[in-house]
Parts: sequence; structure tokens; C-alpha cells
Amino acid sequence: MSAPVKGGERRRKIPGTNGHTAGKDPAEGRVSRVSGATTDSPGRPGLTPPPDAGPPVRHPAAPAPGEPLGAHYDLCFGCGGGQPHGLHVRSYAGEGVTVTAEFTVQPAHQGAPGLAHGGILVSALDETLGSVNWLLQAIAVTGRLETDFVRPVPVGTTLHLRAECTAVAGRKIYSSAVGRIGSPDGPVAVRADAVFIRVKVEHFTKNGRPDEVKVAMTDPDARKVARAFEVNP
Ligand SMILES: CCCCCCCC(=O)SCCNC(=O)CCNC(=O)[C@H](O)C(C)(C)COP(=O)(O)OP(=O)(O)OC[C@H]1O[C@@H](n2cnc3c(N)ncnc32)[C@H](O)[C@@H]1OP(=O)(O)O
Repeated sequence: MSAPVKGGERRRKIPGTNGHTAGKDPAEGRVSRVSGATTDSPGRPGLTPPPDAGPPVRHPAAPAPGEPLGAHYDLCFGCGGGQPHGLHVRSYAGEGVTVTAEFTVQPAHQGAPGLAHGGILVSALDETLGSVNWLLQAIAVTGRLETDFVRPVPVGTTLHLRAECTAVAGRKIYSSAVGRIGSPDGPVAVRADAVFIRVKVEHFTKNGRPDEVKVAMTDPDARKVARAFEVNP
């Protein structure tokens, strides 16, 4: 997914990596595919917060640290219980504007024999990063997400993810995530930087297929209705 890199900023610090960048990762003793350089391109909105960006502010109504976030929508591929081959990511509110999550790679998630498909890993990152917006109580969608695949992830592995919002600028929400193998302190397998864009609820109600939108909107559980549309389509 990463675009070729040309000049510019160094990659931002990624939460949970003790300040390691995508270049040399001392914990891993290897140099990653992108050599610790920028991913922003001239003329294309990038992953670097602008100078007027501010720190994210945890919403007073955000779930308490440690509280499970649950599935925001039963048919969400990332977290929904109603998707047999979905990821069934389990997310928990963290301190500040952070989220931790777990995802166990199933046989249905393979790319190469016995290994997780890269797009599946991106989906797990996207899900975890998107969950962070719930702590801001912001309705937002992924605008851009760039991933470093650091090491292969075998089927059966539980990936421990951690995502953190790093900055907010107008409608733009900047976040980073890391996924580790086997435990929260395990070896880094994937990292991602993303920018989410705040949208109105009509983004979902107008663009979603009417059949699913109607069913979701008529759910008797008002909280489920709110979460289905306020966090993710
Ligand atoms: C628990 C929940 C888990 C959820 C996890 C999963 C989350 C998802 O995967 S969401 C689904 C995937 N994403 C989508 O479908 C989004 C599709 N894209 C869109 O709908 C639109 O392009 C959208 C809404 C992102 C932006 O369109 P629009 O509202 O017209 O915004 P626009 O006026 O162009 O831009 C607003 C700002 O965002 C910036 N921006 C827009 N797109 C991007 C982008 N791709 N990258 C970086 N910045 C961007 C613009 O530069 C602009 O910045 P500024 O305010 O400084 O000028």
C-alpha cells in the first residue's frame, strides 16, 4: 500500500514502538521497506498534521479506560459478530485517546499458505484506528491509511493492536497504530499512519445501500443505531 517515498518529513513517532521509526527498528534489528522517510507527496493531502493542528481531546462521554468498545455494527467486517469470516476485532478504550485491540488470524484470512493476507491486516489496523474516533465522539471515515508490513503473521496468531490519535486539524484526525505478534509487547508485525475525515451522518445514510441503511436505522437499540452511523458505515 505504501507509495514510493521522495524526500520531505521523517515518519512520525508511532505509539507503542518506543519512538522507533519505520527506518531502523532497534527492537526488530532490521530495516523496513520504507527507509524512515516521508509518505507525503506534493499536491496530495498527506499524513503529516499541519502547523495549526492541535492535540486530540478525549470526549467526556468516552468509555472509561479498559472498557470494551464492542461491535459498532453487527455486519461490520472488522468487528461485527454477524460476519462469519469477519475479523471479529475486540477493542478496548485506553488512556487518553488510545485504543487497544486483539485480532486472531483465521484460516479464512489467508493470503499465502498459512499466512495472513496483507489486506486483512490493513483491515484490522483500519478497524482499530477507526475505533479511536469513538473516544473523540467524532463521526469520521478513513481518508488515507498507509501501512508498513514488518513481518509475516501466521494463521492462529493473535495480533495485539494499539492505536492513538496524535493530532486534530479542522475535520482531519491523525492517528497511528501498531500491531504486535502474540502479546502487547511482542514483535512488531504491522504499523500504520492514517488520516480520518469528519463527515456528517448523511455520508452513511445517503451513500449506503438503502436496504442495509433502513435495517440499521430501525434497530430498536438506539445506541446501536448511533454507533452504526456515527463511527463507521
Ligand atoms: C469502530 C469503527 C471502525 C471503522 C474502521 C473502518 C473505517 C473505514 O474504513 S471508513 C470507509 C473507508 N473510507 C471511505 O469510504 C471514505 C471515502 N471518501 C469520501 O467519502 C470523501 O473523499 C471524504 C469524506 C473522505 C472527503 O470528502 P469531503 O467531505 O468532500 O472532504 P474535502 O472537502 O475534500 O476534504 C476535507 C479535508 O480533508 C482532507 N482530505 C480529504 N481526503 C483526504 C485524504 N484522502 N487524505 C488526506 N486528507 C484528505 C482535505 O485535504 C481537506 O483538508 P482541509 O480541511 O485542510 O482543506
